[in-house]
Amino acid sequence: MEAGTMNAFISIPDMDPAMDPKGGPRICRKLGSGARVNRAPVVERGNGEAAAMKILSVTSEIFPLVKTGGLADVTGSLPKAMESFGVETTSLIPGYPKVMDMLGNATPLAVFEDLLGVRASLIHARIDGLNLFVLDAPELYNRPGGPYVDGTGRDHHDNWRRFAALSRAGAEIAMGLLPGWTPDIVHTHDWQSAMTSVYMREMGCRTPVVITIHNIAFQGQFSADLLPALGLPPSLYSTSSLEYFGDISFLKGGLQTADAITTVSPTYAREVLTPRFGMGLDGVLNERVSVLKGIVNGIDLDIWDPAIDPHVPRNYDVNALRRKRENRSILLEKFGLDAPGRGPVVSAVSRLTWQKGFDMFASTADEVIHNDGRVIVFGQGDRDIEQALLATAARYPGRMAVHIGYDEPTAHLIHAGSDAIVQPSRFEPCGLTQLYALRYGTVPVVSRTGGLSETIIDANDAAMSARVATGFQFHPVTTDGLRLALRRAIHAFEDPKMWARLQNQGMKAKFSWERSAQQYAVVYADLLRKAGRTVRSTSLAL
Ligand SMILES: Nc1ncnc2c1ncn2[C@@H]1O[C@H](COP(=O)(O)OP(=O)(O)O[C@H]2O[C@H](CO)[C@@H](O)[C@H](O)[C@H]2O)[C@@H](O)[C@H]1O
Repeated sequence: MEAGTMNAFISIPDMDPAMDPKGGPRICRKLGSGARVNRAPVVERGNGEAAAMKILSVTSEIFPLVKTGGLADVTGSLPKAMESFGVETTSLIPGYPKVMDMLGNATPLAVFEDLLGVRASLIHARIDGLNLFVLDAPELYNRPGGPYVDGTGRDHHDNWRRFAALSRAGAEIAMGLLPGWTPDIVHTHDWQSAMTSVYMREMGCRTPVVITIHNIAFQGQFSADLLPALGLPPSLYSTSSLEYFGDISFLKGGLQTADAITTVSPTYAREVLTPRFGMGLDGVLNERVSVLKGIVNGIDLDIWDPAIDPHVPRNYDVNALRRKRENRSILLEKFGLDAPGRGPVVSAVSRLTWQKGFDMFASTADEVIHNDGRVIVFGQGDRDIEQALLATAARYPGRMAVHIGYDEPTAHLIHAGSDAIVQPSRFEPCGLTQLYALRYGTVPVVSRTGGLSETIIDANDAAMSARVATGFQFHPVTTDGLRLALRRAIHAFEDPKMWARLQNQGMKAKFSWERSAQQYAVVYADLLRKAGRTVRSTSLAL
């Protein structure tokens, strides 16, 4: 590292004893309703001592504390799912105002006098079952706006520093900043924490790192002039490191220095190897294809369950779909729409962006209206797409409502009260909305791309007669393709028996974390084995 760039920490009060599990196999508490009791995978340390596997997850969002999209859902639910495989995760997150408000007067574990030019401290907290290290750096995080943008929707001018500092703090923890708590594996997510492994390697830390690509469209591209301010040597401006079309890319740095790369579905793992989906990073990923793997996201069945969801006015399950219809009326009323007609209520809950394809829905929603259906769009995103959708809605008062906003309870109500959900993404690494829809008996109409293609089974004749269909897919991803898929869904809705079968099959589809969490556990264990650490387990087929 360059002289003067190491951070000095001035105090490390005693760690919370709960953070320092003593060695030996532990019995882990069961998760969810299944009666499973797993033994922890046990990592043999050099001195013959054994301890449960410890993961440091570094992330810019985590549900329920900070969420702008699916990343938070995954980083919030994966740690709980991993517990049932005996893997303990602690997540390092920025101390945004909302997070700091929940902490009260916690004593810092460590204080950085100069973390990329700012003073910061590290606080341990346990909130909503999540183990957290919170990076309290008021200069970086205590400001109005969201995690990435200011009140006017513009990127915070210093996002490079905000997320490099997060990554740098993660690297310090991996290096052994906190006596009594050193991770066996570091897990980073997207560009915001991708620099963790860059800093770790520069500091000589060989702890294995997994990086998960949730969305390769966001890459953390900044001027190469920032390298000194990032505390990194000029030599990292090279094609085999951070250099990216004349700039530097945080995500590229992470992809070059992590030991394993995962994406959130096997299809997307194949897609990112192509120029069309790789968005400039396909070359890097092709070079690293031997460590690339797709693991489909799971969903938190405790949070997304129409039978107990507090945001659903009439709770229901697969055996009481009649009650779902009551939610439909409540939903239409909330959005100021006329009572249901002959056609379906087709909704969208999404970022309204080119990725998500809602420009195409602006010109096809009339298909639903002309068949006496209702349309609800709830989300926010690109101004042009918002305007196009609002203009369409203005032509159909009482039939179509577009609300620009972001609100978790409303998202749940829409899933419960709609007949169908539309997700016409141009690319979709995994997609969670369609999974939530399935669980709520709401039939997804989706493009055939990425995770959408492997989580929804198109209602073609073969799939219907085999009783496995769960939704409607279209390809190629064009306005005509979407219109045709909407037409097919509207037609199916006219046959109540067929529709009920689709709902039934969707509600029974299995998208819990169990299988995917096991795949992550295998990735972790493989890395430890490659690093020469012995992993023993009775819960994993390792
Ligand atoms: N207006 C609104 N109000 C309330 N909630 C809203 C909302 N708009 C969207 N949401 C919520 O945000 C989440 C969106 O998650 P997705 O996975 O569908 O897409 P996203 O592009 O954010 O995630 C990226 O990361 C995830 C996680 O890996 C991948 O599944 C995905 O393909 C990738 O693009 C859902 O929980 C949805 O309910």
